[in-house]
Amino acid sequence: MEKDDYIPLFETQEAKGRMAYRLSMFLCICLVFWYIVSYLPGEGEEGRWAWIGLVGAELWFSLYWVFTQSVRWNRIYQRTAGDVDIFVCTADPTVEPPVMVMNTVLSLMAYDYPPEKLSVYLSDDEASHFSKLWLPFCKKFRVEPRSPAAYFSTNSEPLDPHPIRAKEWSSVKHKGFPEWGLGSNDHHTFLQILIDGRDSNSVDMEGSPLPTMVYMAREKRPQHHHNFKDGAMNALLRVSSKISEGQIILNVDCDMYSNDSQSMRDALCFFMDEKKGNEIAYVQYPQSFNNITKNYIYGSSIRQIYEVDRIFVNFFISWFGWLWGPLYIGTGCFHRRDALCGKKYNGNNPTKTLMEEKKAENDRKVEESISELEERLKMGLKYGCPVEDVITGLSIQCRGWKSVYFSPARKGFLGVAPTTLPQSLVQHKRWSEGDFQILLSKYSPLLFGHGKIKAGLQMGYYIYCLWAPNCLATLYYVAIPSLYLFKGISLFPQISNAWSIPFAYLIIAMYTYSLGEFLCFGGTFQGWWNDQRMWMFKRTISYLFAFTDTLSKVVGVTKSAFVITSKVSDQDVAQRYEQEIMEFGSSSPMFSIIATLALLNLFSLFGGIKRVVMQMEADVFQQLGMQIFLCGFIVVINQPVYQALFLRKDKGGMPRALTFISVISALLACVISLL
Ligand SMILES: O=c1ccn([C@@H]2O[C@H](COP(=O)(O)OP(=O)(O)O[C@H]3O[C@H](CO)[C@@H](O)[C@H](O)[C@H]3O)[C@@H](O)[C@H]2O)c(=O)[nH]1
Ligand SMILES: [Mn+2]
Repeated sequence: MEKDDYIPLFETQEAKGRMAYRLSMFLCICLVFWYIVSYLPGEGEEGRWAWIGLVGAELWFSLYWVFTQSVRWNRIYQRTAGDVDIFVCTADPTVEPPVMVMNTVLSLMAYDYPPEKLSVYLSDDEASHFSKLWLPFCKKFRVEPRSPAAYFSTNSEPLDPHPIRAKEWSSVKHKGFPEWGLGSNDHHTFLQILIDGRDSNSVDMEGSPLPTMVYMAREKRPQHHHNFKDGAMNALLRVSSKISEGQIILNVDCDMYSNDSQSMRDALCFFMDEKKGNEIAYVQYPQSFNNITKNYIYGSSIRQIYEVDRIFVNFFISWFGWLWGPLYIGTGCFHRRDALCGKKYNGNNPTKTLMEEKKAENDRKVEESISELEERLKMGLKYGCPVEDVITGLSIQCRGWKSVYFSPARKGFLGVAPTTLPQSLVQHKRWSEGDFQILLSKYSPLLFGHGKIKAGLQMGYYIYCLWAPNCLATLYYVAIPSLYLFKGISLFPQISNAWSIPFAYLIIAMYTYSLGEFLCFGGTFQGWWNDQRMWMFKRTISYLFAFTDTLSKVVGVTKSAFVITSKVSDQDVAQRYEQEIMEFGSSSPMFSIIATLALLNLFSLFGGIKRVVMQMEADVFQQLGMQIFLCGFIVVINQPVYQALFLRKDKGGMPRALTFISVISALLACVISLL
């Protein structure tokens, strides 16, 4: 299109004040020449040849100086000129405490990036007030990490006993964190520019400009579906397009504070790369957390490569990097606005292809129906899927864009990982449910992605899309061989039979490999073991709930919801989390299934061992040996469940009613299996 549509991502600025210097230099060179030529000793005079040599040298230097000026003549400073919009979504002030949101916002406002080019969009206010204190503080003392809570928790004392610093430190520590106002669920759009970066009065205590900061609460009506985070993001896209229209958008969850003030510049390098930059739609940072214990009990924590809880996502997106196609995982992601808003990748010749695109669009307009048009114009994030991030990333990739996974040594963002078992299971339920919905929708990677993305990438998406259906096979393996053990019927080869070798090999090799990998990346044995337990819980509980909920949604019984992960916990719950003791202290239907499965295996193991001991036939162990091992493994891994059921006295133990129900159900299952 026309030149006016071109918005540069970097700007070129000429260095000023060099002309006078050049002129004076030039003048002096001329004078020197004038002198040496006019005073050149005459024929026969002493030093004539030396003088001539001098002229030669001068000539050379002058020439050389001119050469040096060829590169210096047009000396420019190039610096990033891309306006960047930052979107922070917060939804629930009880599980997402305002002070945490404020932390996140302030850490983002303090990016080492021209403040006039930075706009932060958020859904709650008051933070701007505190920022007037916090920002100059950060800049003055180069505080890292630039989030007040993280800073004050890691630095109980100022780093050096500088008197001014110490004074400001305590002043900021005690003045901050004002109270926060709460909203209702039935209101008009509320939009306020808290800090207008274009206004010359928007400066901090020291007169440095502040980034623009916009607060938005989109319109909400009880009778209208507000589409969760996707709805909020799309509202922010629309609002920001009228205010700052940054060509790059950084999206973070409200708990994901910036841990590195340089991330902005790092990320922009990818978009600005001369050869590859054009085709990159987003740069995804790994999801990292600041509250991980040594042997994190609710997922895994292999530092560097794996990231807690989203172990699979992060591990695989780093591999997806090979395919230029890491997934968008909702937070810590820098987007190209165009790509996020539904634009197709046009190849490396934007002008020409844009014309073609325009023509194609005109043709299309003639053909397509109103509903098709509406569908196409529904830009931004995809609605109606609990993993709006993954489906949006997929559709961006299917429009021809590439993406980058960037995991620098210093973590770019740190957030809050779930600190209780139900939280973790519910989060995984949401993810596996969303991914399964993608599989059943028209965005199914195989069909939708056909011919648009690489086969490897399509397959990669299936890793997540098939999480939910995974529950069936897992449940089968956790329950059936054990019940048959109870019954005394063999399902696997005899121990001495050669056929048992491949079974044994698969299991031993798989676990050895995964343990080796875990330890190599700095994990602990206990951490790995906890991770195995969580995989079993997720596969049998989260995926099961996701699977059944998705199917009931397909037949129209339920609607999927977005259950927000809590970022706070009671003091004693938090303490148990620190001590790595699993939390079962609420009556969740999830727990009754966990407990029933654990007890069922316990009873089966007793039953099996009894058979071996009582019947005294060597044959029984031969027959049932593998089932005994499998059942024994399940029992050992469920050890915290038995403790919670029968031994624990603290509030994190299993509620009595749940214990009762689970014992009855497990006994029933065993009895029924005998029939
Ligand atoms: O109606 C809603 C619900 C959630 N959120 C925000 O969405 C973010 C993510 O919610 P959280 O409960 O923390 O979910 P997680 O499971 O931790 O989030 C991961 O998974 C989500 C998809 O399931 C992605 O949206 C997230 O970006 C990704 O970090 C938070 O900032 C929420 O405030 C909203 O703005 N509106
Ligand atoms: Mn979260």
